[in-house]
Amino acid sequence: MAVRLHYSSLQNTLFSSFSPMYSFNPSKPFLLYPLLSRQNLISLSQSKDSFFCTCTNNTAQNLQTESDPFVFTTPLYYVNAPPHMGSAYTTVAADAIARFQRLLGKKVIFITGTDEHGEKIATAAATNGSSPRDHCDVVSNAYKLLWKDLDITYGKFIRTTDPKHEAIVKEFCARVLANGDMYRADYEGFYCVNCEEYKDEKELLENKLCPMHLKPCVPRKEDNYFFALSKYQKKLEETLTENPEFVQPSFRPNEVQNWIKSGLKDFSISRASVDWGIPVPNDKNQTIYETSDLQSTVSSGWPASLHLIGKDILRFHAVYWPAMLASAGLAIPKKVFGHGFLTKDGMKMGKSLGNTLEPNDLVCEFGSDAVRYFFLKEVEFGHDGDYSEDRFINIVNAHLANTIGNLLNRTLGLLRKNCQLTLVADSATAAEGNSLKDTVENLVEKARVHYENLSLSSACEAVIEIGNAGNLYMDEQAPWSNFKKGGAASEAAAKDLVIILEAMRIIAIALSPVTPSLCLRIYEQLGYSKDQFYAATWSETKWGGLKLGQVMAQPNPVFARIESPAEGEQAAEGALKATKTKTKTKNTKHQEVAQA
Ligand SMILES: Nc1ncnc2c1ncn2[C@@H]1O[C@H](COP(=O)(O)OP(=O)(O)OP(=O)(O)O)[C@@H](O)[C@H]1O
Repeated sequence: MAVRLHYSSLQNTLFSSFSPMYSFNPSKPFLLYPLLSRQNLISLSQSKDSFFCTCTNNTAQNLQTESDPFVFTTPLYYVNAPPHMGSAYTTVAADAIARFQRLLGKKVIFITGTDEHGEKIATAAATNGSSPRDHCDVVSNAYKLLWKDLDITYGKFIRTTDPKHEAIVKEFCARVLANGDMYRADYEGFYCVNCEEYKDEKELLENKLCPMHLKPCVPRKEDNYFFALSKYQKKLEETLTENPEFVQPSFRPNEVQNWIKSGLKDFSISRASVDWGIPVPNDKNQTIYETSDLQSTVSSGWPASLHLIGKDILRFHAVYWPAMLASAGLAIPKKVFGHGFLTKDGMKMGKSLGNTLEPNDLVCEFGSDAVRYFFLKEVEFGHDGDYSEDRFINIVNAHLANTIGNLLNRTLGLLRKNCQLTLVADSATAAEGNSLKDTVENLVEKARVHYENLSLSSACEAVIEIGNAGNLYMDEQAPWSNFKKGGAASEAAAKDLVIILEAMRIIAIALSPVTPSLCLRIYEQLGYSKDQFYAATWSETKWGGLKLGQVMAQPNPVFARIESPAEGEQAAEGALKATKTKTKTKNTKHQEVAQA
């Protein structure tokens, strides 16, 4: 007998655990709710510092310490449609965080992936005329390709159809079941296929529209499995009170407390009558067919340091998930950060609504650094943000092309002209008593604190301030004119170039979490190799890296200015005018010649 399972292998667990007690009708598939497939069960292990832990076999070596890896996850994105800029936004932010943690010398386990089961995915596959399996392969691959183009350095890419993932979910469920927190009952309510969720009628808009997707929710009655969330009401309240850092940014814990205080209801974790699922043979031996069980995945580290998600799934991650972890005897993650939405006309951009911004086009047109920088700098992390092409071009040109790229190019141009591209002093010596050094040191420390706090926009701002300070210094010192004076003035000018290039070196490390390719190019301009760039650590943002005699590369612009459509039109108009004028002149001359 094959039972169709839905959304990874929660179902697996239920089937193998429940089949002796319940008789399943294979013609009426019984599928589980996708909640767990949105998590990253791959990295679970037990930990003693759990608020909830009900296990008795925790050991001291399971305690997380500062030297533990930084384990963190993005959502597993639904493959109902290819990725859009919203999905890219979370992943780009996650990558910046991963890169920063690596700069600190941490081992990072960065987990992302795709959620491949569910009604909306089956429907999407049917609409495209593909089998669900083929559809999932194609869309999941589109995510991987986009992550490559966006310089995303994930460590694990989970597909919820992967048997390893299924095995872990299965074991997880067995624990929840053994703890008496799963039961079977009828459920009746309004269902949003796009959320894959039963909705509280109070949340719905007129005509029973889902407030997120603006699509009608349909009445459904099903025989489902439930998770006993209500049992965890008090513990969840306590956790949030005792652990104010758990939900972030700082204005979100209130939202979560309010959900909890309004009374937690048990929720259904299974679905009937969904065709796209995983067949599970009615064989208890299947429970041991994978080696990747919960205990053996300890090496990946648990609890996770961070779940980075959009605020749309905050309730799952900050309420449902911790309760289920508690039920399974596992520690809760250290932090859940629910960022805001990229919006279009005030509505969340989303696959279901179809109002998305195409990240592949943006990357093709402007490059990955520009895309990464704009969204991380311009959307304050945690808040919503709108996209406008004009703003995109203005910001990227002002910060990356002018403040950083132009300063580097001008400085290297002067160094080539006056010092054969060779540094005349150690940057530490050159900057003795110089206030720019103090400014840069203060700003880079600010950037570090902002990165630590996931204030990515402020981190970018602090680094750009270093560039602004460098530009100001260049303008005030005017080395081009001091070189002309010769003697001591010329020597001072040569030292000024060392000082500005040292500031550039620090920018190249400090902005590398956000714009890695650009920063590599800066590093190479400063005469370093690719390997040296990849080996750099945050400690090297300390002033004093550039040394006497170091030879810089031939100046080559590191970031090409983007021409705005308005500029393009103006330029085209200008060119047209010039042609007309020339033509006119020519014609006039012809006439003159003719008259002569
Ligand atoms: N507009 C958006 N702004 C920011 N993040 C987004 C946006 N849309 C999706 N995300 C990211 O993707 C996650 C949701 O993944 P999902 O696969 O459900 O994407 P979706 O486009 O919202 O799908 P759907 O429209 O079908 O609900 C969010 O939690 C968030 O991390």
